[in-house]
Amino acid sequence: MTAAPVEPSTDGEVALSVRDLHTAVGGRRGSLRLVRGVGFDLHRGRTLALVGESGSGKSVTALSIAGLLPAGVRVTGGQVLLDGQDVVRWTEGRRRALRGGTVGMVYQDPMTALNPVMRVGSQVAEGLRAHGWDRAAGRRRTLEVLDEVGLPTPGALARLYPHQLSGGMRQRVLIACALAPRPRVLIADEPTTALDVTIAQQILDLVTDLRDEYGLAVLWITHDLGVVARIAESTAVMYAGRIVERGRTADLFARPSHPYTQGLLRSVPAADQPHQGLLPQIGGTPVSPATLPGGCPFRTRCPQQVERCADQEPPLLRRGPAEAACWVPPEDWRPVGAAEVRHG
Ligand SMILES: Nc1ncnc2c1ncn2[C@@H]1O[C@H](COP(=O)(O)OP(=O)(O)OP(=O)(O)O)[C@@H](O)[C@H]1O
Repeated sequence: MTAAPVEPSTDGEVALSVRDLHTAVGGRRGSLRLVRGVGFDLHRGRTLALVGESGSGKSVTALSIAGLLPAGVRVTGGQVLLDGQDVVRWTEGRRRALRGGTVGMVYQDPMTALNPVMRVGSQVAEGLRAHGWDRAAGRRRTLEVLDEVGLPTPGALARLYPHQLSGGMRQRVLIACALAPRPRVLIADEPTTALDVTIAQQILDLVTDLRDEYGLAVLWITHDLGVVARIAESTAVMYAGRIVERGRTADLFARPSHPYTQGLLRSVPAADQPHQGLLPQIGGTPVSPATLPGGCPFRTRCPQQVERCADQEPPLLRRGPAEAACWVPPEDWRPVGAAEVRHG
C-alpha cells in the first residue's frame, strides 16, 4: 500500500473533533473519573496546546484519542470523530490497524519509546507494516520519512541502534515513526521535556514545519507556557479532568478568564511578552480523581470563590471569544452548546 501524501492545507478543515469525552479507571467496586467531558476541535495546519498541572488528565485525554489507554482505563462516554467517524466505537483490532495511520503519537522519552535492540529503520518499517504497508513500500517510505524529519544520510542512519544516536536524533526518529503512515493528526505529549533548550527548539521548529507542509493537526501537551506561546494558535487549560478555559492563545495569555489560568499566567508581564518557562506553582494542593470535592474542583485553591462554587460544578461558559468553566465571571456569560465547540 502506498497512501497518497497529505496535501498542504490552510483552510481550517477540522481533522479531529472530540466531544464530551469521559474516561475512567476501575470497575464494579468503584471507578475513578480521569477525564470528565473534554471537548475541542483540531484543525488541519493548526496547533492546539493542552496545558495544566501534573495529574490534570492531559495524557489520559491524549491516550483516549489515540486508542492507547492502558488496561483497566476506558472511554466511558463521548465521541472522538476522525473524518466524521466515531472511533471510540471501533473494535480493538480495527482501531489498532487504522487509527495509528490517522493519529500519530510522540512521547516525552524517546529512549523508552524506542526498542533499544532494534535498528532505527526496522522500527519505522515495522510500524508501517502494522498499518498494512508492504515491505518494499515500507522501506521506501522509511528512508523518505527519516529524511523529512531532518536526519542526515537516512540509508546509513536506518542501520543504527537508538543508543548510537543523540537525544535530539532519537526524538526525530520517534517523530518519523509517528509520521511514517502519514497521519492527519499528531499528538505530542511533552516531546521536548527531556531535551536541552537548543535541541528542544529544533524539535519545535521541525514539528511546526512538518505541520505547515503536510497540513497536520497538532495537539501539543506541555507544562511549558513559553512553548505554548511560540507554537500554538489555541490553548486549552485542564484542571481535574476538565477543560476549564479555552481560547486563542494570544487572547488567553492577555486576558485569562478562569482563576486557575490567571494563577498560571500571573507572571506574564504583557500580552506581547509571554511567560517563558514552566507552569508556575499555584498555592494549595491539586485535587486527584479520588479526592474530587463537590462543586468546582478548583474552589479549594481559588482566591475568588463564591458560595455557588461549593454547590455546583460550573459548565463551560462563553463571552465573546473567551470560554471558561467558572461561576465568578459576570452574568453575561452563556453556556457553550455541544454544537458550538470550536478553536483548535
Ligand atoms: N493507568 C492508570 N490507572 C489509574 N489512574 C491513572 C492511570 N493513568 C493515569 N491515572 C490518573 O489519572 C489522572 C490524570 O493523569 P494524566 O497522566 O492524564 O495527567 P497529566 O495531566 O498528563 O499529568 P503529567 O503532566 O504529569 O503527565 C492522574 O490522577 C493519574 O494518577
